[in-house]
Amino acid sequence: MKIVLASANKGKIEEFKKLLPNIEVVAYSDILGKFDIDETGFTFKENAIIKASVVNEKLKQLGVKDFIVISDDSGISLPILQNEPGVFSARYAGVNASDKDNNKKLISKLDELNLENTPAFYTACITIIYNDLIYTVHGFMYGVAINKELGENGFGYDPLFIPNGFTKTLGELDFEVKQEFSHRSRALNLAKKVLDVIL
Ligand SMILES: O=P(O)(O)OP(=O)(O)OP(=O)(O)OC[C@H]1O[C@@H](n2cnc3c(O)ncnc32)[C@H](O)[C@@H]1O
Ligand SMILES: [Mg+2]
Repeated sequence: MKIVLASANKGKIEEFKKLLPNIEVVAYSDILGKFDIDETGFTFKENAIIKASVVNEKLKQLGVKDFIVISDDSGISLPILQNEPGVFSARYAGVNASDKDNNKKLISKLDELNLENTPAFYTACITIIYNDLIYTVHGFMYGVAINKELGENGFGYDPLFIPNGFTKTLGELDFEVKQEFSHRSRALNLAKKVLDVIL
């Protein structure tokens, strides 16, 4: 049984592989080739279900057997910005924005408000599809977003985010620290319980 990850985000794929060391995890593009999935949902859950459903259907069309599809839709939300960027985190600075572009935009928003830091939280919704049945779980991570990038570790908004209880950003902290409490680890811990029951 393998897990097919309905993600094209290298940072996420790397994290899922580290978080599921005893299971074969492959990115959908390894089996289906590269293609974009339109995330037309307005919630993390809607988008996670869209991503997992598209990959599940294409795997079935290809006649692939014995697989579980897992997707992750995630993002950072700042209450002071009415929870922006939220589900638009990946394209905050535009459709083909890089992590750097997105971080630069978020920093400019804090600068406009003359804020060096402000509360922020990450959401991860993980959807599991197995034998066409859909299961979704959520995980959250709370902290503050700052108006500068610190550190090179992780991906995405990590260099701007200081988790509650820490003084360093996720860009400065090791993944081993992040995996203890990240939105993705928490959601995946719930997803593993679902897998324990359905497999
Ligand atoms: O949809 P897939 O193919 O999974 O890849 P994506 O990068 O588009 O993923 P999302 O649509 O879920 O958007 C997630 C955004 O939130 C950011 N993000 C999510 N989890 C993160 C984490 O653990 N650390 C830093 N940034 C994160 C990430 O950089 C993206 O900009
Ligand atoms: Mg995406």
